[in-house]
Amino acid sequence: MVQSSNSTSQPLKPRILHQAIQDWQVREALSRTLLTNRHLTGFDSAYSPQNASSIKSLESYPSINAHVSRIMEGEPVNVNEFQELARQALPKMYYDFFSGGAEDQYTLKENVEAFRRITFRPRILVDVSRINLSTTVLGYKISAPIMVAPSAMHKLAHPEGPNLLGRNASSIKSLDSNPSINAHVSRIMEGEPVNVNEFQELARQALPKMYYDYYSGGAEDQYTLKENVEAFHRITFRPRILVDVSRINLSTTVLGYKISAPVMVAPSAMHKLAHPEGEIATARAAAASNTIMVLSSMSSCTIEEVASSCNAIRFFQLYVYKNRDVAAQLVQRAERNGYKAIVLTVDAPMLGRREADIKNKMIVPPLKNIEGLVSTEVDNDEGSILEGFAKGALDASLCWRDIGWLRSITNLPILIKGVLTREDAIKATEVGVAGIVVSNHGARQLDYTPATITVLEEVVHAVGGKVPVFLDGGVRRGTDVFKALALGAQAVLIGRPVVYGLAAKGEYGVRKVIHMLKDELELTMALSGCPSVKDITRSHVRTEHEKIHSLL
Ligand SMILES: Cc1cc2nc3c(=O)[nH]c(=O)nc-3n(C[C@H](O)[C@H](O)[C@H](O)COP(=O)(O)O)c2cc1C
Ligand SMILES: CCCCC(=O)C(=O)O
Repeated sequence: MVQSSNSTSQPLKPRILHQAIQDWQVREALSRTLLTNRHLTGFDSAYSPQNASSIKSLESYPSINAHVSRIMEGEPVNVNEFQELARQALPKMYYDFFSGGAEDQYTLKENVEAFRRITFRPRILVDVSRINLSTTVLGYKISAPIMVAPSAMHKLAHPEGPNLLGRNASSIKSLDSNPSINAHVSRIMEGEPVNVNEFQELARQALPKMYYDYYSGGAEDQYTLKENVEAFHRITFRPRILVDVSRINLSTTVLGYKISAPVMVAPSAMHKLAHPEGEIATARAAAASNTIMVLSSMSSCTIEEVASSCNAIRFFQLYVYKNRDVAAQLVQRAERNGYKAIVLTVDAPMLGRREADIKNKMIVPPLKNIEGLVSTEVDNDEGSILEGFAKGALDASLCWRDIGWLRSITNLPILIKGVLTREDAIKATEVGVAGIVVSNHGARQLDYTPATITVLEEVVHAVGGKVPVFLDGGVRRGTDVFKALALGAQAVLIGRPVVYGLAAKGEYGVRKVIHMLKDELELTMALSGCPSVKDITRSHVRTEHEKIHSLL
């Protein structure tokens, strides 16, 4: 047997294998290109395992090869593809200006998506050999029923500006050579939050995980936590036009106290975990914003410290401890120190199951209000120490007849916080409360309670105007405040955004949060045709419920 010494005459098998691998790689690459460009080439069937042998002939076709190897570059095939090209062509500032929508950009997305939900009912066997797109607009014949909408500042998009659309162009040079505009354009927007939601990330960065989790978390699956916010997104506006909105008045009254806007500070516990100045900073921000702060029973600063720190109108939130004398003492201290109402929280006979707190073994920090009155020493190696504390300290036997007890120990008006049903709203008015707060405790107690905004109307109807109804839970936008007012709330309270503002930037952060919501509310009122809060009516919004009804 003659053995070849030729270096190319390797054993047959590896050579074939090598060749096969090479062939396979070529085919793979080619088929990938073909798949990507199938709509361009029309060669869908050029490669398949069955006709793999024909590949060779294809490879030797220079014009096809050139075509195939061209990547789909540059040339858009539909209007949407121009967006990406524009993004690449423009400074971020200009692209953002042209492409962006307002606030959550819900409507921006929805404008497009609503078209996608409309399907066709095409007719067949119609002679369509000649298609005529033309139409007339105010008597002018145009080639198709598509016109160019007015949009501002085309020179930011292209030096010729409106020239492209057939108008006279003046020079772009002036803009290009304006150094201050250029410098401004190239600066990136850093740091400063532009809406309340952006404070959450700042707070997350500022806080130890245990505290951030405590502030941000909800109960169990956190269904209600998400829903509190998302239910607002499902309510849309019915804005009115041509109303004089040159002056907007946001102010309102709560229990006879005039405040600058229908946005109050909800009670939330332990502000010193967020910022060393604790509730004093929060109260000062509320005072500067001319609104009401509800101080939590479980504050880090005392009733007295907060009272003497500023002249905010303050309400006091009450948790009833097992030792009723402690609750009575707290109420009397609040009354003595000029708090104007008691907000009795009734949705926390026990603490909700907050799983992050369980994992973190959430602590009970010093609570100066109840120092020496209620022990915060808790023997709980497993799970949330805070939960253990609540179990030991809070009076789970509190019931309707205790409202009478509370009324007997104070002259202050009593608001009840945590109402979610018409049944309880009616009972509350019967026992003589001065107001109702529709609340699910920011989704921290019973998970799968409905979003508060979805039950507001039910409560408002049951109360029938006898007492004011307030709402908290998921308010993150001026549009949310407007929606709550349209559905019958006198004002809203905000919880987490205040704490996030405090954690991120102290008193200034809380002021900023309130200010942003007020600004957004003002704009919402202007764009809805409501110069004052009393102009906001039920017919300015459309709820899910109505959308469903309109389909029946
Ligand atoms: C960290 C935190 C602590 C809270 N502490 C209290 C409290 O001490 N007393 C009370 O009545 N409600 C408390 N709440 C509930 C709020 O008053 C309010 O109902 C809720 O935060 C509103 O929802 P939002 O956070 O989505 O705005 C707390 C809420 C949070 C987030
Ligand atoms: C024991 C109550 C803790 C404060 C509170 O209400 C909350 O964390 O939601």
